[in-house]
Amino acid sequence: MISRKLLFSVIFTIFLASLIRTFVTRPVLKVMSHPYARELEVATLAVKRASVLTKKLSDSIAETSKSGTQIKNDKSPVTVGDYAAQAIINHAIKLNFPTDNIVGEEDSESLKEETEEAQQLTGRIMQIIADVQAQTSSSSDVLGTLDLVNAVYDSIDFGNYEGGSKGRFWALDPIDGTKGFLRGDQFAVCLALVEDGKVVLGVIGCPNLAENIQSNENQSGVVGGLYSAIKGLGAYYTPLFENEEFVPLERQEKIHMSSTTDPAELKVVEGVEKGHSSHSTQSLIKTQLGFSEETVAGQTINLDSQVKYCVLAKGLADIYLRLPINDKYREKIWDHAAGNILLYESGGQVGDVLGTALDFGKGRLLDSQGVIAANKNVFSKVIAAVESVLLEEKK
Ligand SMILES: Nc1ncnc2c1ncn2[C@@H]1O[C@H](COP(=O)(O)OS(=O)(=O)O)[C@@H](OP(=O)(O)O)[C@H]1O
Ligand SMILES: [Mg+2]
Ligand SMILES: [Mg+2]
Ligand SMILES: [Mg+2]
Repeated sequence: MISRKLLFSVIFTIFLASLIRTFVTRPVLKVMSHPYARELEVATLAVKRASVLTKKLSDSIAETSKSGTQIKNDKSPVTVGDYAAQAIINHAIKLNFPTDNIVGEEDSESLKEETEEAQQLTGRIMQIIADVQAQTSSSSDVLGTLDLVNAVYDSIDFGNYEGGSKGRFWALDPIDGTKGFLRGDQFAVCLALVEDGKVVLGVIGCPNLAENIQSNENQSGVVGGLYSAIKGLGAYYTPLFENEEFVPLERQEKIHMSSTTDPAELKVVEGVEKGHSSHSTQSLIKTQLGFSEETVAGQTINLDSQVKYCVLAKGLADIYLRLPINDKYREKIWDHAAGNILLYESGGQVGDVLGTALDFGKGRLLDSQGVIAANKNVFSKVIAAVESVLLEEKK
């Protein structure tokens, strides 16, 4: 028979082990009751920390563009902000969900080169990470901290997952709209969780986005918005910089897409960069939808990055047009994953130029062309207009 003393020591050891597991190896989080509650809290705090970091760089953008920017092989820009934000967010994901994979936009290869430029950029990245960690120290229990150069490189490179249709992974765009960021305009920190090819959670930090947007000229209210969505639970907005803490969904504003169908009332969001979408095709589609020549400019809002999805989800515009400029380009999943769930959960619909839902389980790229999003009442009308304009253009 087992002695009482032995039984007691076994029970005590199990109790002690579970205490250590709860409070030492895992970051401390509040217990919440909805699906993906823990993922939402980690993702939100990580996006907030990255937003504080990128906002600071954006507020002194002349300096960031001069000394903190590289041009990648595909000729697109990447800044110290993109690298630092990816390092911070990936680190938080790996700390809290060690077996999860990440599809992230950036990698550390060019930072590791033995050039003076690479060393200078790495030095700046370490400095801005240290600064933001000090500035948002109350989140460090959950997000951890990064202090060593190699740990930063490794963390950036956790984003090298190839994606796919099985299992769960995160899709991260540390700065979406880097060109907008470098102009001092709109950009977004975008993080999504994908399960078996479907987005189940999205968090978007919009450091420069005003609360109310009527047109390109008329934008007002609190600057800095945090937009979140969880499958089946809806889409939410809360100010991004009001406090450092995580605000539970029940204390955030539930947001909804519009239901407008009248062409005189409809508003379209589209990009700024002429190299990212075909503004001329978009213009023909607006005419096809019944927009008048006199009012079309006032009904079009040009915004960089996934803030476009946020503006739609909040009901401030009705249609997002992103028509491809050539047949070859394939959109990256991190450019649309978080925005996609935000749109569906606010009551909208998203598809490619054919109206087919986007498939996030095909790898790092979408296997489709263009993106069209709209409120459910006009979506099929918009797709019909796209089809007829593209058919006409091919003639
Ligand atoms: N040719 C082409 N077609 C479509 N998209 C492209 C193209 N080239 C680049 N990119 C991606 O565009 C991302 C930024 O999108 P935006 O919505 O900000 O562009 S826009 O200026 O508002 O039109 C941008 O994301 P970031 O690199 O994160 O800024 C790119 O991934
Ligand atoms: Mg992007
Ligand atoms: Mg990016
Ligand atoms: Mg980029």
